[in-house]
Amino acid sequence: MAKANSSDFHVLMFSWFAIGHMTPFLHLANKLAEKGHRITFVLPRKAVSQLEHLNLYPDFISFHPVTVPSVTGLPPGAETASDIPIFLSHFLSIAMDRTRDQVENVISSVKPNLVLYDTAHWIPEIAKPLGIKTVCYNVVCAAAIAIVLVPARNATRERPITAAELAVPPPGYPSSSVVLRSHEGQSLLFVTNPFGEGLTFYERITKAMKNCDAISMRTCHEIEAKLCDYIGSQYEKPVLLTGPVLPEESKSVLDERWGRWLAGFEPGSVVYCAFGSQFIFEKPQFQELLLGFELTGLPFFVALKPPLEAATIEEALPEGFEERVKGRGVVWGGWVQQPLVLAHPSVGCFVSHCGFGSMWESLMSDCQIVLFPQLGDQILNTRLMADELKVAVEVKREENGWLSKENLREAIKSVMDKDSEVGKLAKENHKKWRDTINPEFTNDYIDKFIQRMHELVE
Ligand SMILES: C[C@@H]1O[C@@H](OC[C@H]2O[C@@H](Oc3cc4c(O)cc(O)cc4[o+]c3-c3ccc(O)c(O)c3)[C@H](O)[C@@H](O)[C@@H]2O)[C@H](O)[C@H](O)[C@H]1O
Ligand SMILES: O=c1ccn([C@@H]2O[C@H](COP(=O)(O)OP(=O)(O)O[C@H]3OC[C@@H](O)[C@H](O)[C@H]3O)[C@@H](O)[C@H]2O)c(=O)[nH]1
Repeated sequence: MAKANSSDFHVLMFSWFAIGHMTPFLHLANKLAEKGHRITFVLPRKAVSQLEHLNLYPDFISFHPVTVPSVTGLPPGAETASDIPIFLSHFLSIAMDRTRDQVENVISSVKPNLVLYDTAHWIPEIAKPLGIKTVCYNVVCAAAIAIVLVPARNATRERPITAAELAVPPPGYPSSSVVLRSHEGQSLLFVTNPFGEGLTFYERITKAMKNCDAISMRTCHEIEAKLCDYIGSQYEKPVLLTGPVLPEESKSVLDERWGRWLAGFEPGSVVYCAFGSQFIFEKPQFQELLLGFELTGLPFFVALKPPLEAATIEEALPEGFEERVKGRGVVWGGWVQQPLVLAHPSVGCFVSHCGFGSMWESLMSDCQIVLFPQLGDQILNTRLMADELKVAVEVKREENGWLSKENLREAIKSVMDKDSEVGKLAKENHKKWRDTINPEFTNDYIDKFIQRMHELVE
């Protein structure tokens, strides 16, 4: 490939079919486009309309839709992880792999300088023969990769990883605080389960990282330096960090309906709760969570998918709940503009699953942060936020891992009560990090990333 400057540098992006992955890829695309790069963003057809509003440079970023084939095990019409319960992700990865011919056609015709991908481990097999460089861009924390998705784990289908093995970090793992607690190994057992035809999740991600020219991550040295170095040494690859890649202030405005409702409360008084684009509660836990909000006595805005056993939010509400919280609590079963909700002056607390996107959004917000992680990587994100940075509190679990309304109330009160020492400390630490991760800081990361991306293709 010839040497390219920004104006003729073309990047093709192809991420895992999940909003929590496509969104950060698109944030990065915007940053590259802002500095003159052209981007072809390959994504499921239905996702085009879901993400279009986040494309800030349509003259530079072209969406190229692929048709997601129907696959036995996937509900008809499912195209992204938001359309399915999490345990069907394996079938979605089969569908993604079956778009390979379509992706190969786009790469051959566009002939980008570089391809950025994550879960589609076969991208280098297409790009290499064409002389195109590849970067495996990971939008989960470095800790989540370092703790299990590294060659040192040497996990195979024939020898599935055990909870006892997961309770101990791999040889050379460089952190003693960002680790799993004894019972939490369970949440990573899935890595040696099938994830696509003929390979496990571990095999897929380690293959994706072994075959690329460089590994990239949406994180920064200030938070995860040692973990990033560890990954680089495990894979013997250069590691390019993009930093947090946060979008500029949105030009869109919050839905009038929510803006008006939130405006009816004191500044910093409302508790907002969301658990990302994938997670679905079981009904008893969903109800317990709502009862926890009721117990706080604070105004709250909950945006969650209806629980597993219910078609609508209304049918899943606890008995008499609607009447009791009338005027101070809203439970909404649809999508909300999360970054705009977090930026609303009335919102003072964010209760979250700590998906990596929500983690960065919460760190950049003014809100107090309460975390109740659900999946493996979210547990490690929570460790970073609550134990390393000390900007958040984690809700205590019952012995069986469940949420209790009392523990949720305690966690929220501990950060929302004006005279709480825990709350004061979290606020102070949070401010320090928010000030550190300023526009200059994020821009420096992008400039450095661009420089190294250009060096890679020279
Ligand atoms: C079959 C089900 O699989 C699981 O769902 C897959 C989800 O994977 C997410 O991506 C990662 C998750 C984790 C994790 O939970 C714990 C870890 O220690 C590491 C990771 O890594 C990744 C990851 C890493 C690198 C990369 O390039 C990636 O593309 C992903 C993904 O965000 C999410 O969308 C998937 O649904 C599931 O947890 C479940 O229990 C299984 O049933
Ligand atoms: O109602 C909503 C919910 C979510 N969102 C947005 O959707 C995105 C969700 O991404 P998150 O990373 O927080 O969470 P998801 O659960 O969707 O992510 C997925 O990929 C990233 C991993 O860290 C998570 O473990 C995985 O579940 C955020 O940018 C959030 O602002 C909304 O805008 N509105």
